[in-house]
Amino acid sequence: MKIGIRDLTRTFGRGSRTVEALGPVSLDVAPGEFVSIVGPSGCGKSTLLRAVAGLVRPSGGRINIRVGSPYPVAMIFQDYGIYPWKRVLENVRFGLDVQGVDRRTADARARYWLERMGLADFAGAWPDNLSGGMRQRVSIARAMAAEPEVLLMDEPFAALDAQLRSLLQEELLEICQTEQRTVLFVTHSLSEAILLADRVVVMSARPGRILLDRTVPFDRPRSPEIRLSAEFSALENELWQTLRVEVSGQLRPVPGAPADRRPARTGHATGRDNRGARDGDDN
Ligand SMILES: Nc1ncnc2c1ncn2[C@@H]1O[C@H](COP(=O)(O)OP(=O)(O)OP(=O)(O)O)[C@@H](O)[C@H]1O
Repeated sequence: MKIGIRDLTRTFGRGSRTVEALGPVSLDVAPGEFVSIVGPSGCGKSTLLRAVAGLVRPSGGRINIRVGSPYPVAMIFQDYGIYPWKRVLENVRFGLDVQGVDRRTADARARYWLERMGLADFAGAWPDNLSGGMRQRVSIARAMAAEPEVLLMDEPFAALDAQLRSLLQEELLEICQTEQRTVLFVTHSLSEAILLADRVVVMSARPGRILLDRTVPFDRPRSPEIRLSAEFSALENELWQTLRVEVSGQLRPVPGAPADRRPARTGHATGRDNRGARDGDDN
């Protein structure tokens, strides 16, 4: 196992302000495996990822990461996490500078990843002059340049429009199929989760626990076209049936509201229209 999580819990605050944010969660991730995590808002997905990154201390349980390098983990955030006061190349090189990689090697690796992300011409640009999609590609380049054993991605495409999001999903799919990193990927989009992952985990409402853990039945390398297959829709619907119960629980009916204006609890979840609606909610 690359990552072994056992009975992980995290509580924030004290006394009457205590928030049970997460768990108990147990999850094993094999070397090179890509696991997507979906769950309702506030169920503790970010807390789980941050605990694996060592940014949040668990209240209970254990996390074991089997690594062989001194800088094994990189994290990519929704808000890009790049430094506006550093040019693009310096941003991508940042992790390597921290690792003490010599300048020539660091430059070469950073330029390789900029090239790979289609940003070769922007090495000297300031982040403020880039679009959201380009900034997110800078943050992916920075994480990949550090050659982490474990890559943690927290809703990396949530701030992007639907078309750009699709393109970056496809780029990430290609990268992960050639680079074989162990990845934990948090998203609100079921189609994104399935497209990219070997397994999709569905979490309950807070405190988040694992309700469902499904293997994605598509061989690698896989193409984005799998999104159009019946098997893909079937898995997406299965995951949605579990997730919708958790999400519905967060919607409180407004007292006095006409019944026919309350959110529908049942529905026919078939085909692309449903998926479109759900993904639209994500953005
Ligand atoms: N530092 C903190 N202090 C207090 N409460 C926190 C802290 N971090 C997270 N929480 C609470 O823990 C719960 C889980 O938060 P978390 O951000 O992990 O959820 P999430 O599933 O990632 O949410 P979203 O999908 O909306 O991003 C939330 O109720 C949140 O308010």
